[in-house]
Amino acid sequence: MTRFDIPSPDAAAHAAALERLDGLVKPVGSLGRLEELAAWLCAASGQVPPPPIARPRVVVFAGDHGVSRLSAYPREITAAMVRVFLAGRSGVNVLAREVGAGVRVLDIAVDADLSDVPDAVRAHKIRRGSGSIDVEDALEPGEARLAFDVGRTVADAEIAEGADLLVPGDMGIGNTTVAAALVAAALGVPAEEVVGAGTGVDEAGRARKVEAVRAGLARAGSRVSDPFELLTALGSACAAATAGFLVQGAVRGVPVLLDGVFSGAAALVAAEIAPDAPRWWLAGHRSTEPSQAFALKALGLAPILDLGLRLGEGSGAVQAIPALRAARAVIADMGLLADLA
Ligand SMILES: O=C(O)c1ccc[n+]([C@@H]2O[C@H](COP(=O)([O-])O)[C@@H](O)[C@H]2O)c1
Ligand SMILES: Cc1cc2nc[nH]c2cc1C
Repeated sequence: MTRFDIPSPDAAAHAAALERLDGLVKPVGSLGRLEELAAWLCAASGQVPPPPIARPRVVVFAGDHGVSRLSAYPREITAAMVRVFLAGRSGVNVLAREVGAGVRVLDIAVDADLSDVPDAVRAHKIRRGSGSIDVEDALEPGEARLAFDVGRTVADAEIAEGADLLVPGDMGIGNTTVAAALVAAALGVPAEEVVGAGTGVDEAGRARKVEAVRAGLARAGSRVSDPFELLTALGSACAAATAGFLVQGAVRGVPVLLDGVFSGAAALVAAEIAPDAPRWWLAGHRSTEPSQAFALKALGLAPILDLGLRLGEGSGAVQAIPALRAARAVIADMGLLADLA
């Protein structure tokens, strides 16, 4: 398997940041998590203070999932939402505008031809939909790698255009079942513990999702120990593309702010592909989906916000951007105890 060369964040900048934070006009440690984030940003940028976050970018990976019948909503919503993203009217569009983040949507595997949308949106399409993971592989051989490389290419393109913070977004009816399956497989956690209500199924609906995840795990067997086989058997084109996006952010030393359950699951698989990549990732928010909590714990990431969100799209992560900016402002602009009269 390809080895990815992931840079180390700057340990000296991190140490200098901690020293500076302790010298600011406040009791030591009193700005809590903001101090940790400030030091993290210093380490990532190699500068104390770190530069402002000037061009955060959300990329929404849109695609259908074979298990969409287990959702509270019909799969046609995925294609319809692509048009909403393009019209700037989705939840993440609105929330991203509030923080000055740009949003790009890509049709990775939407089960519709979308010939009316701009070519650039469809330029990276892998396939229409994915297999229903309880009874068949999500992807054909080779597609997981292809989609992973698409995610890497997209991250590179965003960075070339000046992105200094990458946010993975997801749009795909049924994708919480896939996320749960990936997390269950990667961590060996029982399906019952990772499956949540997704877009809002009742307990009987959740039980059907648990059954689908169990069936998928049984079908995939030992293949799940290889991350690309895992993506092929139990993932989706969007999961693979998201994983590639996350890994390439790390390769390029550009911070990535994870969103909800789908990017959490993709991150878990991405960390198997590139074990040092999580150094460049932060968790934007805590989703209500249980599998995200398992994924973040395994990655050693603590969510910045906990607002009870379960929308996806990158909508939670973008709301953590002001907290990152606050962290930078603190270390950049607060006075020093040493200067007290
Ligand atoms: O990220 C989350 O926390 C989250 C939780 C529940 C649902 N979603 C979104 O809802 C869709 C998947 O939910 P479902 O019920 O269709 O599996 C998909 O488009 C996700 O972006 C997202
Ligand atoms: C309307 C709608 C918008 C979404 N955005 C992300 N997942 C979604 C699911 C639905 C149903």
